[in-house]
Amino acid sequence: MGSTVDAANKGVNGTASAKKPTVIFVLGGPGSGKGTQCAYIVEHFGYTHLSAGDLLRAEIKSGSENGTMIQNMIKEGKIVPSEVTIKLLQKAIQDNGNDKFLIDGFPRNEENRAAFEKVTEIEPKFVLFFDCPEEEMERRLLGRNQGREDDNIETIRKRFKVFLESSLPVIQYYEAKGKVRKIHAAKPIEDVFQEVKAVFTPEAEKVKHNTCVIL
Ligand SMILES: Nc1ncnc2c1ncn2[C@@H]1O[C@H](COP(=O)(O)OP(=O)(O)O)[C@@H](O)[C@H]1O
Ligand SMILES: Nc1ccn([C@@H]2O[C@H](COP(=O)(O)OP(=O)(O)O)[C@@H](O)[C@H]2O)c(=O)n1
Ligand SMILES: [Mg+2]
Repeated sequence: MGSTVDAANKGVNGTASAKKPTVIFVLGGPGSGKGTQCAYIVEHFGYTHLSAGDLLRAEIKSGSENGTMIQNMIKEGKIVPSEVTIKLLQKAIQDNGNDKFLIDGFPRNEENRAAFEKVTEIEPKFVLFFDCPEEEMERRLLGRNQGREDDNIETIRKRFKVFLESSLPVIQYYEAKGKVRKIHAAKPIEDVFQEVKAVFTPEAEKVKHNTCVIL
């Protein structure tokens, strides 16, 4: 008989014996640079990037029965029920051969967080939090130019409110567990990545590198 853990592993990985994947949650306000930095992390550290927002937008495009509901929620800056988002994340993890994932833009509220933990029994290794002032995030979103229906000032304001009211408490939850790695995100892309790189580089590597420089 399979244990709950086996069942959870089966749910995520497709086989009962497979090991749980390593997961890093990438959080921060809209426009804080999550997607941009994830692309660099993928290149340097071999993670697979899963953006919850991208998966939801792909679901709309695919003509799924949930498409209209998701589209309306995104336009209003609201958070889609976790049942929908977690299914998409689980499928993306299952379909991928990698064993380490950046989950970007999830969990965005307490419901997302608790449901993911319950369904997958996966605890994130740590939470990367991009801390950025609202004025800077607003400027970036208005200049993003990706044709997104939610990058207009009216929806942006709603998204900021949802971030403060629903997403920040999730970050505080992980902060209390000592899992948050805070990044100062209001700097040029390359400077932000320097800070990110330090989080991903093991201490031993840093020492080795410093030693080489001194020699
Ligand atoms: N450090 C930065 N400085 C200036 N612009 C940035 C920076 N990081 C990202 N951007 C730009 O800001 C916009 C939002 O970035 P993105 O990575 O999509 O953020 P998020 O996924 O957090 O919403 C994009 O147009 C991106 O090119
Ligand atoms: N966990 C999530 C992530 C995104 N979303 C929806 O998708 C929208 C866009 O998310 P995103 O992560 O692509 O946005 P950015 O923070 O990257 O600008 C959010 O405003 C929500 O409406 C969601 O409902 N649940
Ligand atoms: Mg994004």
